[in-house]
Amino acid sequence: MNARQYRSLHYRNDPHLSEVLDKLDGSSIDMEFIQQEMRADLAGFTEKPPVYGLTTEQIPTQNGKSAHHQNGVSNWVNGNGHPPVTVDEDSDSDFILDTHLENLPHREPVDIEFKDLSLTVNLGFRKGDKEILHNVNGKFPGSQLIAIMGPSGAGKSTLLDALSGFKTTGVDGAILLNGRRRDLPTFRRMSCYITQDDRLNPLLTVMENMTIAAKLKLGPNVPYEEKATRIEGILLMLGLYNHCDTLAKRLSGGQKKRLSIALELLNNPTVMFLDEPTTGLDSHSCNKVIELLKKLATQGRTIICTIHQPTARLFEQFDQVYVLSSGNCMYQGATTKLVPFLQSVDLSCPMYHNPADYIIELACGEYGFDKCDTLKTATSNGSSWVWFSDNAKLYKAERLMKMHPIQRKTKQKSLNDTSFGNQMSCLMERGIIKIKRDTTLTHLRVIVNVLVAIMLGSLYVGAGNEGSRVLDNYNLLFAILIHHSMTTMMLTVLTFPTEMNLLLKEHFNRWYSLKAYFTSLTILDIPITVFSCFIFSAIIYVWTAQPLEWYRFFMFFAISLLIVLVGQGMGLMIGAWFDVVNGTFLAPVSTIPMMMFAGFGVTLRDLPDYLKWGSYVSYLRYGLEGFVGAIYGVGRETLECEEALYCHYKYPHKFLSEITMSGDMFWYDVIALSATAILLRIGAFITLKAKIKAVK
Ligand SMILES: Nc1ncnc2c1ncn2[C@@H]1O[C@H](COP(=O)(O)OP(=O)(O)OP(=O)(O)O)[C@@H](O)[C@H]1O
Repeated sequence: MNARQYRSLHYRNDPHLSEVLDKLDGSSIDMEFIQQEMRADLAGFTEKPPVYGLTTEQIPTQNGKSAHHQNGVSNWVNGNGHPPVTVDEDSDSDFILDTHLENLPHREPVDIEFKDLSLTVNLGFRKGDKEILHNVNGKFPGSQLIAIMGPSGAGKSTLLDALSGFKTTGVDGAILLNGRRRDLPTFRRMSCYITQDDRLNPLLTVMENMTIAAKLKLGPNVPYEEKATRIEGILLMLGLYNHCDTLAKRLSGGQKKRLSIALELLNNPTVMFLDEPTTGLDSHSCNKVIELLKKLATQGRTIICTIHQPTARLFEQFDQVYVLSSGNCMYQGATTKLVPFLQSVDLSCPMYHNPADYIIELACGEYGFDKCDTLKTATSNGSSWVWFSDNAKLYKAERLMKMHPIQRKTKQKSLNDTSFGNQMSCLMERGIIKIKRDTTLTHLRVIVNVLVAIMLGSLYVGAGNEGSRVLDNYNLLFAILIHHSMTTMMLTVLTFPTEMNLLLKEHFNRWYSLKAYFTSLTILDIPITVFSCFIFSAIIYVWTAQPLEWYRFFMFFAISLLIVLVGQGMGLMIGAWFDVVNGTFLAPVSTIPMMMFAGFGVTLRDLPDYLKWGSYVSYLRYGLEGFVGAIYGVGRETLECEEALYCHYKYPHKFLSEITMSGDMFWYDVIALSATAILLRIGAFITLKAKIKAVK
C-alpha cells in the first residue's frame, strides 16, 4: 500500500497526516512508519487543545451593543436605524463563526446528572413491558458539547427523550440539575429540543419563521429593535442571512437544520437537546453544524446531541461522549480520553481506526458481547467519572448550586413565556400567511368546490323547479351532502398529521399553548370555509334552478356550512390521533353508518326499531332533513311540470310524506348539527391533548 492509497482509505480529512503522506506520495512505504505516524497522530488527537471557542473576555455580555463581522459582513451595528447588515452575496452557506454572538448572552452553566435511569415502554395489551434503558448513570457538565453515541437501537434517542423531559412515562431514576432534583416545568423553561426531522413552517420564509418565533417566544415586552437585532445576529451566525426571503420548504437539508437551531436560539436556552443534528447532511455541513454547536456550548450552554458514527474530525469536536449499547453505558468521558480508556481495558483501538468507529463496533458486539460487559463494568454503567477531561475541575454539586442556583418549583402555571393573547395574535398572523400560500388547503379547496358545483350543476340543471325531477333533485341534495362532509374531512385527515408534528415540537418547546393553537386554527378556518361553501352553494343553487327565495337559499347555505364544520371536526379528530394511512381508511369507513341512517336509501319510517337510534346520531340525517326542508318545506308552492305529462311529486307535501320528512324541522336540524360540530371540535381538542400526553 502506498501513501495515497492509505490516505484515501483512512485519514482523508486529516490535514496533519495528509501533510506527512504528501511527502511520501507515490512511494511504497513501510507499515512501521505509518504506525509511528498514526501513534503520533492519535497522541495529538488526544492532546489537542480546543480549536474553537471564545476566551472569557470574548464572551459577549447581555449588555454588549456592538458587533463587527468579517468574512464578507461589515458594518453591522446593533439597534434600529443603523446601517443594515450587508452580506457577501457569493458566500452562500458559510457560517460566520467569528461573530461575537452578542445577541445570545452568556448562560450560567447547568450540569445534568442522572442516576439509575431506566425507561420502560408498554408494548401493548397483554404484551408486557420492555426496558430500554437499564439503570444508566451519567454526568453532562455545563458549557460542553456532548455526543450520545451508539449503534442503532442502543437507546440514544430514548436517553435524549428522558433527559429532555420529552418522555416522562416509564422513566425511573433521578435526574439532577446542578445537583438538585430536576423540576420538569422549570427545566423545560431553560431547555429546548430539536428533533431529527426538521419541523418548520414550509410556507413561511426564513425571516417570517424567525419573526413569528421571536414574537411567540419573546413577547411584546421585548422591544422590536431587540428582536430584530437578535434575529439578525442569529441568522448571520448560522449563515442564513442570505436566505432570509427563501421559503423554508426550499432550503437545503443543512439550511433547514440550521433554521431549526436558529428558531430555538431566539430565547437563548441553557440546555439544548438535538436528535441526530447531522443526519442527512454532507460532511461539510456536518462539520459546520457541529462547529456551531461547539461555539454555542462555549457560551455556557449544555449541548447534548445524539450522533451516528461521526468521522474522526467530527468526533474530536465534541468535549464529551456518552456511548450506549442495548441501553447500557459503554463509555462516558472526554473524547480525548477514549483511546487511553480503551487501552486501560485491554481493548486498544487498532492503529488505523477512528476511535469513534471502534467503540461503536465494540458496542455492536462485533468483537464479542463479553466486550460490552467489560466496558459496562469499566464505566460502572456510567457512574465512573475517571475519564472526564478535567476530573479535578468537576464542580461539586453544592458549589455549583451556590454559584448558579436553579429555581426550585415555580408558582407560574403556564409553561409559555408569553400571554394567551400574544400567542393568538402570532398564530393568527402566521396562519394568514399560510392560508394565502397554501395550495392544498386554500387554493385547491376553492377550486374543488367550484369544479364540483359545475359538475353537479350541469348534471342536474333545472332539477329544482321541475315536478317530474323531484327524485333527481333529492339525489342531488344527498350528493351535495356527501361532497361537503367528505371533501373537508379527507382534506383535514390528509393534511393535519403533518401539522401535528410541528405542533408537537413547538408545543413541547413552549412556543404556545394547545388552547391558543386550537382556537387560532378554528378561527382561521372560518373565512375560507364560508367562502368556498358560499361559492359552491351559489353556483349549484342557481344552476339547478332551486327556488329563488333568499330565505331558502340561506337555509340551504346554513345547512351546507354546518355539514362542512361537522366534516372538519371529524377530520380533526381522526387526523389528530391517526396517521395518514389509517386516517384515510377510517374517515370514509366512519361515514358509512352515517349514510345508512341518513334516511336516504331506507326512509326513517322503514328503519327497524332496534336501529332507530342510529338516525339520531347521524349528522347526515340532519343535513338531509335540513336541505329537504329548505327546498321543499316552509310552504313550498306547487312545482312546475314542463318536462313530463305526469308529475308524481308536483305537490311538495306529497314528496315529503313519502320520504317521511315534515319539512319544518329546519331549526331542530340546525341545533343538532351545531351541537355535533361543537362536540366534535371539543372531541378533537381532547384527542389532541391526549395525543400530546401519549407521546410522552
Ligand atoms: N415505544 C416503544 N415501544 C417499543 N420499543 C421501543 C419504543 N421506543 C423505543 N423502542 C425500542 O427501544 C430501542 C431504542 O430505541 P431508540 O430510538 O432510542 O434507539 P436509537 O439508539 O436512537 O436508534 P437509532 O440510532 O436507530 O435512531 C429500540 O430497539 C426500539 O425499537
